[in-house]
Amino acid sequence: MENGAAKPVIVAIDGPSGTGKSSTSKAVAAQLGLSYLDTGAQYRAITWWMVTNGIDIEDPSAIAAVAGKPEIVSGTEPGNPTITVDGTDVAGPIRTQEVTSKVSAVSAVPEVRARITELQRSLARSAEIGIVVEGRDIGTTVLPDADLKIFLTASPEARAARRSGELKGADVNATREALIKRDTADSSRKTSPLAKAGDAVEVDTTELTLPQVIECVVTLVEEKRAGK
Ligand SMILES: Nc1ncnc2c1ncn2[C@@H]1O[C@H](COP(=O)(O)OP(=O)(O)O)[C@@H](O)[C@H]1O
Ligand SMILES: Nc1ccn([C@@H]2O[C@H](COP(=O)(O)OP(=O)(O)O)[C@@H](O)[C@H]2O)c(=O)n1
Repeated sequence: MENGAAKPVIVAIDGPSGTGKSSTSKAVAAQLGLSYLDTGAQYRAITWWMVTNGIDIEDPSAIAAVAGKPEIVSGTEPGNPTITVDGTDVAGPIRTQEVTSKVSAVSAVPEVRARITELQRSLARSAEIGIVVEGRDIGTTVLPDADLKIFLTASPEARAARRSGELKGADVNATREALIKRDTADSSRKTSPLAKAGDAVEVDTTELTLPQVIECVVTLVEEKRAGK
C-alpha cells in the first residue's frame, strides 16, 4: 500500500446457527472500525424473493433459472446493517419462519451461490479499512485468502436456548430440532457446504459470554494486524 496506509484486514467468521456469528461480527467490526457483512441475510433475501414470486422451492432448476433476477444490496455499516431487494427494505421479512425453513434449499442451488458469492467478494474488495464477513463458507470458498478465519461452535442445547430466547418463548426442543435440521442440510449440500477451513481458529462459545467471545476475536484480529 502507498503512503504507509495499512492493508485492509479481512476477517471470515463461520459456524452453525446460534453460535454467535452475527452478534460477535457486528461488535468486532464496530470496535475496530471495520465494515460488516451478514451473508446469511443475503441468502435469506434471495429466498424471500423466490417465495414472494411464487417460485417452487422444491425445484432447483426453477430457482436456478431466476437466480440472476433480484437485485440484492447489503449495507455494511456494523451499527446499521441494511438489506434491500429491488429497492425494498426486507430486513424484517427475511426473518420469518417461512423464510428460515426454506433458505437451506434455496442456498444449496449452485447458481444462487455463484451469484451471491460474487456480491460478497465485490463488497470485501471495496472495504477500505477491512471487513468482517460472517456465514458458512466464507473461510473455505468466498474468501480463502482472508487474514483471519474463525469457526464458532456451541452445543446444540446452548444454541437452541439462545435462539428460543430470541423468538420469545418458542419451544426449546422444537427450536433445537429445526436448528439441527438446517445445519445438517447446510453441511451436507454439494456446493460450498458449511465447513471449518483447515486454517481457521475454532472457538467453542458454549461456556463463554458474548463479551468474552468478542474480546477473544478482537485480540486475534489485533495480533494479526500487528503481524504476530
Ligand atoms: N456467547 C454467548 N452467550 C450467550 N448468548 C449469546 C452468545 N453469543 C450469542 N448469543 C445470543 O444468541 C443469539 C444468537 O446469536 P447470533 O449472533 O445471531 O448467532 P448466529 O449469527 O451464529 O446465528 C443472540 O440472541 C445473541 O445475543
Ligand atoms: N455463507 C452462507 C451464509 C448463509 N447461508 C444459508 O443461509 C441460511 C441463513 O443464514 P443465517 O446466518 O441468517 O442463519 P442464522 O444462523 O442467523 O439463523 C443458512 O442456514 C444457510 O442455508 C449459506 O448457505 N452460506
